Amino acid sequence: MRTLISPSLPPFFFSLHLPTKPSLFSTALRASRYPPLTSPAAAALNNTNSHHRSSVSQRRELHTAASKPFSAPPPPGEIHVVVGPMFSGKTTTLLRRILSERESGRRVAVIKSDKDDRYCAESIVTHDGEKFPCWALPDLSSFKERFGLDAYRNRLDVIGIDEAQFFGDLVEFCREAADVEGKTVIVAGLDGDYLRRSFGSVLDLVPIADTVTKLASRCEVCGKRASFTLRKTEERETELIGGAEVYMPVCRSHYVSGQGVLETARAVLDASSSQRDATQRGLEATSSLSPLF
Ligand SMILES: Nc1ncnc2c1ncn2[C@@H]1O[C@H](COP(=O)(O)OP(=O)(O)O)[C@@H](O)[C@H]1O
Ligand SMILES: Cc1cn([C@H]2C[C@H](O)[C@@H](COP(=O)(O)O)O2)c(=O)[nH]c1=O
Ligand SMILES: [Zn+2]
Repeated sequence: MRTLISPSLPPFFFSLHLPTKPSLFSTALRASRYPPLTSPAAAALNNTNSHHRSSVSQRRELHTAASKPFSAPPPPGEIHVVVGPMFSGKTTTLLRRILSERESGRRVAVIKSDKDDRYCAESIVTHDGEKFPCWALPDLSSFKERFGLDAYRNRLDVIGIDEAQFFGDLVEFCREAADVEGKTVIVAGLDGDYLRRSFGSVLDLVPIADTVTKLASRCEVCGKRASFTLRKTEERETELIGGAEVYMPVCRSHYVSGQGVLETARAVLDASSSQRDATQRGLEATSSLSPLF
């Protein structure tokens, strides 16, 4: 097996041990070590020999292309993702990490979705009642402007995002904040909905995240580790704001048995409501016909 990375070089300047054909990346890297060929001597060289001319201009292009990513590296941002079922401590974990960042002197801001109006519009609130002031927004793209572009660029180090499953522009915002703007982003959200389907774009963050933590709660039925959220009511829409009156954390076996019972109950309710609707339609039709009899 061929080793592709030489351990003696610093991590960013690994050399590729090329088989026969150099890759564009390695050629670009080597070319980037040449000085830019803008001197009169270089121009003269360009005019004298067509072979040189093509390799020189090629080298210049590669120099430009290769030097860009290395000459001004972006400031080091980070993305940390915290997922788990409801009541697993996601907001508590986000709050702890934000407070610890603030204690170490970093400037922080927290955003939550304005869809979640359960407790208080201006704070994130844990199920145990702990609070922290936040921006309640419909989307993440509006944050920079609301916060102030200058303040965002120069006076903000860490961004916390709660209820991340409700933000459609989550991935785009986090990628830019960490890759380009050097922010540390701490994201808390549900990985799965009540049917254990991927929720929003939280899981799309995994490939661009530095760390991913999946928390667990306690099963409300048996007390074992709970990794899933069961919806106790008849509603079927994916997004349904609520707390312990609508949802409960459950272990795998109580998810499977509970979900089976709930689906049957939902189907019975659907059938009886369509029966009710049919009866109602029948009654309406009869009453509209009654003047004829
Ligand atoms: N079934 C439950 N109903 C209400 N509160 C619960 C329940 N299970 C756990 N909790 C509490 O919720 C806390 C976690 O709250 P929070 O951090 O807001 O969770 P998450 O953001 O994951 O929903 C736990 O420490 C626990 O005290
Ligand atoms: C499972 C599930 C949850 N929701 C909603 C319910 C709550 O308003 C939030 C989750 O809050 P938490 O901080 O994780 O306790 O999401 C939903 O809309 N759809 C679902 O399937
Ligand atoms: Zn259980």
